[in-house]
Amino acid sequence: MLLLISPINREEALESIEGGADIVDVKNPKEGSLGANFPWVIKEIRELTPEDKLVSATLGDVPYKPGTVSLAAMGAHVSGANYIKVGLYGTKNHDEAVEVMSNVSKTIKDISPNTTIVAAGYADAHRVGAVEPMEIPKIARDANCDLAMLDTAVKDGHTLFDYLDLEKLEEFVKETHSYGLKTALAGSVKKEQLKPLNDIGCDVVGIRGAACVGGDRNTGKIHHDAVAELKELCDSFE
Ligand SMILES: O=C[C@H](O)COP(=O)(O)O
Repeated sequence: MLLLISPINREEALESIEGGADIVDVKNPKEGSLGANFPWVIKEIRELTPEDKLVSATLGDVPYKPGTVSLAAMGAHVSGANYIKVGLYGTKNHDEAVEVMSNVSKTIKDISPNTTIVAAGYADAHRVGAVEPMEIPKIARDANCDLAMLDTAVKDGHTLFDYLDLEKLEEFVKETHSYGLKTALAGSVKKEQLKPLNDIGCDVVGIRGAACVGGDRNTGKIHHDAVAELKELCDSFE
């Protein structure tokens, strides 16, 4: 299982890399769970990250505006992102979400077929009126994405597991794999929760809070020791 760590700036990106993160996921928590950072921050982090490591960028908790989101995807691409995550926040159902994601895929795949496109839903979608989490695998398939992901929309201490039990998460992973796609799971995931996620076949685990000093994604800063501990755990399952 690969370890995706979400830094907000250059300093945290360096800590993530030193700790051994597999994917450096540029984010801006001030703008929400999957808040977008600025193009120059993504570019700077792409430039300081070793070439063989993927740099991801989140486009935000996006509205149901396929054109706006497609243009944001292009912004992430020209800034150097190899992995583009879209938080399906304003889309209320499968069809709206597919409309957004298929336009993002078309925008990027036409010019950069190897860029990874991630359809990200929310385990607590019911709290914000977003598309149901168990719809995400079909949305990813129908919109020509590479990964189906879940995170949490509201970062108030609840974790992914507060909304979906392991059985449901396994169903999510199996369905996604049956379409030939990969999965990423996140949502205030703690180190003790890595093994169960690995054991159900999750391909990528996304973490910010547990990689920060004090475990707080907003007030803490990513530290390489915390990242290294998470990375060591992920590697120990192989
Ligand atoms: O993409 C993953 C997120 O950054 C997860 O953040 P979190 O661990 O603070 O919920």
